Amino acid sequence: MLSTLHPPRSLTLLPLRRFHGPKTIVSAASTSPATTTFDAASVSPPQSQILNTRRSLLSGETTASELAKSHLSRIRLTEPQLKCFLHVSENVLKGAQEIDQRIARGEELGPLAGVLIGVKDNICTEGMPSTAASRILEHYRPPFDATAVKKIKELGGIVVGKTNMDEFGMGSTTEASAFQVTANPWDLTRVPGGSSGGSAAAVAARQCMVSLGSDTGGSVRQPASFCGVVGLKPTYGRVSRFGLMAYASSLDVIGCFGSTVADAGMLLHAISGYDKFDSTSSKQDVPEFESQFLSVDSLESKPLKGVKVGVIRETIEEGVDSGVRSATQEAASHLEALGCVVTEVSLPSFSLGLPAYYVIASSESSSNLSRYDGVRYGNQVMADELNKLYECSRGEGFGKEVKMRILMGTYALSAGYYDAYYKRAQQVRTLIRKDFKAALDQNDILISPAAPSAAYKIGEKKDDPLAMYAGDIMTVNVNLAGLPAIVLPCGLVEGGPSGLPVGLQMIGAAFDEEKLLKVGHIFEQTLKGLSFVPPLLANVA
Ligand SMILES: NC(=O)C[C@H](N)C(=O)O
Repeated sequence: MLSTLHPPRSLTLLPLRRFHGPKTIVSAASTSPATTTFDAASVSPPQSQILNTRRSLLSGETTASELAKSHLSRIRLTEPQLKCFLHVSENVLKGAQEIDQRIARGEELGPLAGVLIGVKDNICTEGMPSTAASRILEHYRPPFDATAVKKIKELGGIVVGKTNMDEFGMGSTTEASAFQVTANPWDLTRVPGGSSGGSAAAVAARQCMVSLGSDTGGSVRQPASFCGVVGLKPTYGRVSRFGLMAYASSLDVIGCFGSTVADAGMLLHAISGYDKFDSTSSKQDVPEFESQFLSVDSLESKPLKGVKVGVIRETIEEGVDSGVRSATQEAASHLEALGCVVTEVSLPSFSLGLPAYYVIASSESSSNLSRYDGVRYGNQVMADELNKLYECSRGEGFGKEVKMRILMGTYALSAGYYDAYYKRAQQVRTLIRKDFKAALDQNDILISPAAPSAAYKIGEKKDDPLAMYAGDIMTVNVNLAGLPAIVLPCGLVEGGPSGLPVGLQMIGAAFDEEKLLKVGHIFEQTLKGLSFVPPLLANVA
């Protein structure tokens, strides 16, 4: 019965790197996670799904309709366990048929023609539910597309559906969704990370080729790390926020997920650029990233010769799981083998970033979320008096975590406490910016783990918000400084049926995504012997 739903074997979406299971355990200390290595010969470098789609559509090897059908089949097969999507579009096949008709007529194709894209549910999609995983927006269907979505559609991309998330982006596990809990494709008992957990898990499970997420304090990078995919957070201002539901406007950015660096980079290229509807979007040129994604032959040619890499000392000290630390150190050695000059750098204000982030993000959210009052936006709960109407609409519409952040933010902004909390946090933000500037004046890129641990169990930190917030330590500073960063899988630690992925974070100077993509691509293509296809797919494909 199930076999009738299998995607046809000839299609390019089949996992390009098959999981062969651990071959040797390098260090199997009883309590700490062990780094797992694989037989280098058995795994070839990952291939870009966007480039493969383009190639196979143009050569006639497959059609957009076939690709769409096989992805929809995979969604049908894996969704009951994973729950990545809050809504799957009814128009996927129609969109694919239109691409096929264009091909038949010999028309030119956009660079994303036939590419199947998941969109986080806090990004507006015309006529399609866009709830930010909140009850208060349960019935909202925006009358417009976010600029990023509009651009994707103009270039031929097909929106597969809306992905699950922590309500309004507030959380690190996707458990704070008002509707469902998404599972990690590497181990169904674990969280996929958050807040863009649905977008990351959907790419990891190959339910879609690439996806959009949003990153306020790590919401693209940490789930990318937990799910073993690539997550790219652009420079603040690189991508228009028009149509992204605001959480903390000075930190929010739309980011990209892919199973390769090339896919994340090409999706970023598609959505970048100035937009008159977002006055904070930048007029900086968007370089042509695609030329960075050539095939890389060998380590011997030292393709990254002379690139200066700073390992952020504070991110590999105590408090970081030993398996994560050793994966990061091994990644640094790999960069060295590629020709990079690797040294340690210190960001003295690093540890102040986490409290500053939570003060600033909560403060901005308390203001941004005031629009959901049941009158201007959001489900209305009728009452005989206006204040009661606000109270009931917000009281019933928002979940616990959102209410907590609004309370914290309102408190930090209130007259008697503003100087002690909000102003202080902004001063810390300046220190963090200065630290990064000094470190990036000396280095081309900085590296750190993407998170202090691999994916943890569903429910493990749900009732301990401080423990959950602490997990954002590696990512929040980058948002406070507005810098670009990419996370890509660099190793596996023990856990789950076949190991759990660990992500490496690379941070660059403002608007220098190009360098991150170049280094990231070469790193990924030469990281021999590791497969980042989750075991779940072995039963599906
Ligand atoms: N939105 C984010 O980037 C996630 C972060 N953990 C937060 O809750 O704020």
